[in-house]
Amino acid sequence: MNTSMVKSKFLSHPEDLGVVAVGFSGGQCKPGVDAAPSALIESGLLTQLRDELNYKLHGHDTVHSYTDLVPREDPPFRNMKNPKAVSSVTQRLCDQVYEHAKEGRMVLTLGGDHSIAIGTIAGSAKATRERLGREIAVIWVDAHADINTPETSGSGNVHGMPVSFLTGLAKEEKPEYFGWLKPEHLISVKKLVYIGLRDVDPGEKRILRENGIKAFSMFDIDRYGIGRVVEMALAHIGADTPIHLSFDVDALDPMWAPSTGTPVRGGLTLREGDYICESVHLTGSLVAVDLVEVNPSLAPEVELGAHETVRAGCSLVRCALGESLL
Ligand SMILES: NC(=[NH2+])NCCC[C@H](N)C(=O)O
Ligand SMILES: [Mn+2]
Ligand SMILES: [Mn+2]
Repeated sequence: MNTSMVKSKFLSHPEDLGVVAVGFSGGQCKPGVDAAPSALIESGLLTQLRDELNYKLHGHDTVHSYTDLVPREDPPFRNMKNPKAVSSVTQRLCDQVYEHAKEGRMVLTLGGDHSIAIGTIAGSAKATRERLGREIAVIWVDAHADINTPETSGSGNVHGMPVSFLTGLAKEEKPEYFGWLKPEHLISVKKLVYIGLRDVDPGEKRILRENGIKAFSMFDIDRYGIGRVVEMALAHIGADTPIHLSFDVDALDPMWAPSTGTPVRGGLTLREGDYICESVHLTGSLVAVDLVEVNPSLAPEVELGAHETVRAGCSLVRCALGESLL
C-alpha cells in the first residue's frame, strides 16, 4: 500500500484486495454489459491496482460468467425478467464476496448490470455482521434509485430492483426467487444514501418518501456543490460505520460514460464522480466497491464511447481504492 493511503478502520488486511469479475447481464435486456469486466481488466485496471496502489490481489484470474446457473427456461415471476438466473447468480456472488470479506479484505466487484449488487451487498453485509458485529452503510451512486419492487417496476428488469430486495422492502419466500436472502444479508434504509439521482420512477419516489431514505439528486449537487453533498451524505451515515460503495457508471453524464444501458443526461462530471470516490476512501471506512453498468457495445460512436467509459470506470475504482492526485 502507498504511504499516502488512508488507514482502514474496519479491514484486518487492507492491503489484500478480493476481486470478483462478474460477466453477467441478466438483470436487464441489453447484451454487452457482461463484457465489461474483461474490458476493464484489459485496459489495465488490475495491474494499476497491483503495481501503483500496491494491492495484493485475490481471485482476479477469472471472469465469472455463471453459465452453469442460467436455466434453460426462466419465465417471468411477479413481473421479474430472468428471475431464476438473477437469483442464483447473485446467490453465488454473495458467497464469493463473503469469502473475501470474512478474511478482512477489501472487495472489488466489477459488473455486470446493477442486479449483481443483490449479491455483493448481501455478502458484505453478512461478513461485516459476523466479523465486527456491525451493520454496513451503502452509498449508492446512480442516476436511478433501483428501488422498484417487482410490482412497481415498469420494465420488469431486476437491475431496477436490487435495493428493494436488499432493504427487505421487497420480499419473497421461494429460495429460487431471492428467498435465499435472510436477515443477515439485509441493510437498513437508515444507512442507505443515494447520490446523483435524476431518473426516478413515480413508485420509487413514493418508496423513498415513505421510508425517509436519504437521497441527493443532481438538483442538490447543483445547489450545494459536490463537496457539501458528500459531506452531508457521510454525516448521515456516521463516522463509525463500514461503507459499501455501489457505483453505477450511469451516474456520470453520458458525456463521460456514454456506453451504458440506461444513460440519462444531466449527470455528474468525471471529476465529481472521482471526488465522491476519493472522499469515501478518505473516511477509512470503505469495505467494498462495485462498479457496474459499463456496456462496451453501446454508444453513439461505439469504439470511442467504450474507450471513454472504460477509462472513466477505471478512474472511479482507482480513486475509491486510494489513488490521490498528489
Ligand atoms: N441499474 C440501472 N441502470 N437501472 C435502471 C433502472 C431503470 C428503471 N427505473 C427500471 O426500473 O427499469
Ligand atoms: Mn443507473
Ligand atoms: Mn443502477
